[in-house]
Amino acid sequence: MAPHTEQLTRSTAVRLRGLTRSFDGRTVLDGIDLDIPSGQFVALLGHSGSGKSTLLRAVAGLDHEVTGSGRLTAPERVSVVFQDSRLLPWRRVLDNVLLGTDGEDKGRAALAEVGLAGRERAWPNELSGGEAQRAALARSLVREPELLLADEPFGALDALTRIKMHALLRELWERHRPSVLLVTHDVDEAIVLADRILVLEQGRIGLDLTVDRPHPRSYRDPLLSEYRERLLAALGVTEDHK
Ligand SMILES: Nc1ncnc2c1ncn2[C@@H]1O[C@H](COP(=O)(O)OP(=O)(O)OP(=O)(O)O)[C@@H](O)[C@H]1O
Repeated sequence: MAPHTEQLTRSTAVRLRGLTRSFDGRTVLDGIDLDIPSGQFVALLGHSGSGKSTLLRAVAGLDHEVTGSGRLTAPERVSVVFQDSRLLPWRRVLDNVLLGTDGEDKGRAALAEVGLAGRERAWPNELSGGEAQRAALARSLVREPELLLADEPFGALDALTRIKMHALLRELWERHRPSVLLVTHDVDEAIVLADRILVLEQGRIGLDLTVDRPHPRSYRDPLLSEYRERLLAALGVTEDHK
């Protein structure tokens, strides 16, 4: 089904009304209503199979073949980052970043912003996993997206690299202020990065939580543990399973 796309006022980046998606007769998204204001950093949590990627793909307009209904509006300029960098192995890093765009200077600047200055002529297989994700972020940035959709972008990285990438993503957001919808399994990642956290549960938004703490946030901030507990409770994780 082709998403219904129309231009929104500047104050709302994404609007979903009654968004429904089903696979083989099974309803995965069950009439979701959601507004994401322009420039808001939103994380989407939920159990495996709860429909997070289905929701993200719908917003990205990448689900033309699925069964569904509802109204969906999203900005014109949307970039998507996935768990794997999806760099084309036969193109050098700068060419990957520029793919489908022009303006070499912008590409170089984007690579410098993500800490990859000097790696423009490297091949993707010469990059570490973290560097490849940096390049993927540069590729998304160069398009100056109004909305950045990220599906577990750090899920395959080791813990230390992930922490560095969190800082980088937040820094890039501060500078460019796109709206962000970040799909993650990681409650702490959501709490440290996002200003609003949604929990997807049985096809609906089960919890919509505003995280009202300044940035940069420390993983050890005791005030964040209150948010963690509410999120874990919404996810059905009891103390015994933490
Ligand atoms: N193209 C498809 N065809 C059939 N079933 C699908 C398709 N895409 C998703 N599903 C099903 O929809 C459900 C939700 O999948 P989705 O990938 O959105 O979940 P998720 O919350 O992102 O999971 P995970 O955290 O494990 O990535 C799953 O049961 C999945 O098998």
